[in-house]
Amino acid sequence: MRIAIASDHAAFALKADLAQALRDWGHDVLDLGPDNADRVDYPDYGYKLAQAIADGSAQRGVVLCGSGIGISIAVNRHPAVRCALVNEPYAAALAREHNDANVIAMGARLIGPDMARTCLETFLAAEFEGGRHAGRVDKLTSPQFPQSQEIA
Ligand SMILES: O=C(CO)[C@H](O)[C@H](O)[C@H](O)COP(=O)(O)O
Repeated sequence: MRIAIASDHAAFALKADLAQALRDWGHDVLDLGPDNADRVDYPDYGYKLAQAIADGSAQRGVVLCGSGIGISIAVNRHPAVRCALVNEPYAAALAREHNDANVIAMGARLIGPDMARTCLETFLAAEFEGGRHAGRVDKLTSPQFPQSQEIA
């Protein structure tokens, strides 16, 4: 599976660690930056990752910032993205099983690299259960939610 990964400066080291873990697990990694730990703005990298999901360059995404909050908000503004911010593996599994999340967000200032690897591995292994969850996920892109280009 091709997996895109992006962060801000606060999670630059965790991004490198998780990108290597993904390669070790046999995935094709699309690293969307940044390339160093200089201060950057998470919406810029969130946007790049959302675009990669939307255009099919990657089937899953990993976004990281200090708390995971800012970059998860950023990617979830794109209608092609369902991103879950998780800090432990049960939530990582539920994000796939119930929400069909295609992007996982984590906070490098909140969890360590071992927990982040465990969450990511769990997220990638879990499958969407469909059934009662399918209609709910469909409603996320229904007209009751304005799409981002419609928001002034
Ligand atoms: O967006 C965030 C908070 O929700 C992220 O944690 C950022 O990484 C953080 O705000 C960056 O903070 P810094 O003081 O500029 O390093």
